[in-house]
Amino acid sequence: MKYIVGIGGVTNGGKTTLTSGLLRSLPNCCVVHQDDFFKPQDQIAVGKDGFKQWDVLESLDMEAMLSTVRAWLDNPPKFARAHGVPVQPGLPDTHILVLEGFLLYSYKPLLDLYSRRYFLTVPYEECKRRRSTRSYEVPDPPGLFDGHVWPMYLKYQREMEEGGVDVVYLDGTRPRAELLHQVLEDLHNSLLNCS
Ligand SMILES: Nc1ncnc2c1ncn2[C@@H]1O[C@H](COP(=O)(O)OP(=O)(O)O)[C@@H](O)[C@H]1O
Ligand SMILES: O=C(O)c1ccc[n+]([C@@H]2O[C@H](COP(=O)([O-])O)[C@@H](O)[C@H]2O)c1
Repeated sequence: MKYIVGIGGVTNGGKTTLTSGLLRSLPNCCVVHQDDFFKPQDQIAVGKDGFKQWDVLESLDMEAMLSTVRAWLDNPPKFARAHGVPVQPGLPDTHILVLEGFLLYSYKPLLDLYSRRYFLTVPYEECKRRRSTRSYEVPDPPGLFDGHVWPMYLKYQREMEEGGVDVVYLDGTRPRAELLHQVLEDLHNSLLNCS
């Protein structure tokens, strides 16, 4: 069986942290990070607000991300080996791909491929605090969080909800180990025991 699991949600919600735990815990588990598909800086539009528009779907090469997912779907063991993931002989028929990213559920061609979609949230103040300690390849200019990042997060989340996308919400302020336990338990109940 092949399962694609989405770890989506707000910037600094704990997606990467949770994904690392899942990779350590699940058999034959590969990952694709949406952040790896940002377009080059000179292709990022500048908005009327003066900010480079990083937090919109158009800033990501989603076709390339979809191709990567298709490569996994075509041959998960080959994909795993190519990415240094050992294929466990005891579980030859279970393969899991975790997609991790802040705009996972806004790209329609991927939407139906998920076996389970998780969505991490943290309140505005905590998100802003975490973001202020983070250094990205392109550093945030002053005012980006309030002027662009948070408004775009709210917009895409509203669209996701209005579109009826089925997600399991996770409280990103819970301790890391509890979140990992919650997701592993949910995956076992919803997918891994039911095949
Ligand atoms: N459950 C948690 N509780 C408190 N801090 C967390 C938690 N998960 C992650 N963090 C911290 O929040 C920041 C962002 O985490 P990260 O996993 O990189 O988020 P994302 O991938 O969603 O941007 C990091 O400093 C990380 O250590
Ligand atoms: O990774 C990069 O090259 C990069 C360049 C510019 C901006 N980002 C930020 O990366 C954020 C999404 O990643 P994350 O891990 O915080 O969910 C998003 O809010 C962007 O503003 C990321």
